[in-house]
Amino acid sequence: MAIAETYAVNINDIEFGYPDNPEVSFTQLNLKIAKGERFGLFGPNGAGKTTLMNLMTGLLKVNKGSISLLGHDVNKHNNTVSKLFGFVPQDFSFYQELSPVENLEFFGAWSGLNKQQINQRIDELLDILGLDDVRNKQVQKFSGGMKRRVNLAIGVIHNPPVLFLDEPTVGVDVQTRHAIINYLKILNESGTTLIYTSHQLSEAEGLCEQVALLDDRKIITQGNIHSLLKEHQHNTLEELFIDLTGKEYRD
Ligand SMILES: Nc1ncnc2c1ncn2[C@@H]1O[C@H](COP(=O)(O)OP(=O)(O)OP(=O)(O)O)[C@@H](O)[C@H]1O
Repeated sequence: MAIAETYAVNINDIEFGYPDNPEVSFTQLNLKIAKGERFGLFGPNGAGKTTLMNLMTGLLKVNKGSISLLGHDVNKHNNTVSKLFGFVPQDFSFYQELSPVENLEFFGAWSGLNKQQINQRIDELLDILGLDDVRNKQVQKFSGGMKRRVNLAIGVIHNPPVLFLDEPTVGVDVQTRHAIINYLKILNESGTTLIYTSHQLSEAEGLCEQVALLDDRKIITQGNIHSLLKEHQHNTLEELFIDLTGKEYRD
């Protein structure tokens, strides 16, 4: 009998360096993220959060070691793996000249959904994310908050079991922040594993159960957020972050 995979992500002893920037490298990095978790990856600018996320989704390839997503090696099973995750990147990943509907039709088809599934998901997502009234308007005319919501809708169009989010609320107002975080919690309650980075540590405290702090391409601590705060005798994630990463600029 097959054993059900426990980990959404399992990073084993990886090494990675950008060919044109060899002093920036990951060595012997290990990390396990259990299925169903709300996981936050935090660290100063340049710590390596985006790089690690790009490695976890197979956009970048490790030099040594392995990364598996729900038991599948991200560098070996691309077709299977691409259906297992959604990615909401820091930069907007849609066509500005198209409407939300046209963007979602394009990305829905790209993820292998049929026309009926796409139409159903478009109606659901535009309603949940408050974009129904502007469904046929060009995205380039949208506010920053509306564009962030379109970016999120694209990342979840195919109902992925694992969702990566790289600073999904950067530059948005309080209303959009609440809408996005609440939607992420609903997704998680229905079983989606969330893997999220942000510099908004108070927002992160309300969302994440498990966290890892990254500094200088190394994981300096990881665990349950409440246990870490207790262990280090801090009240907030920001206090813990400053305590463990210091106050000096990194860039
Ligand atoms: N394509 C690239 N080529 C070479 N070096 C890169 C590349 N992308 C990032 N780096 C370097 O890798 C390091 C980690 O960058 P990364 O963007 O992963 O950090 P981050 O923790 O996400 O930072 P931020 O919080 O500013 O988004 C930085 O020193 C950066 O300059």
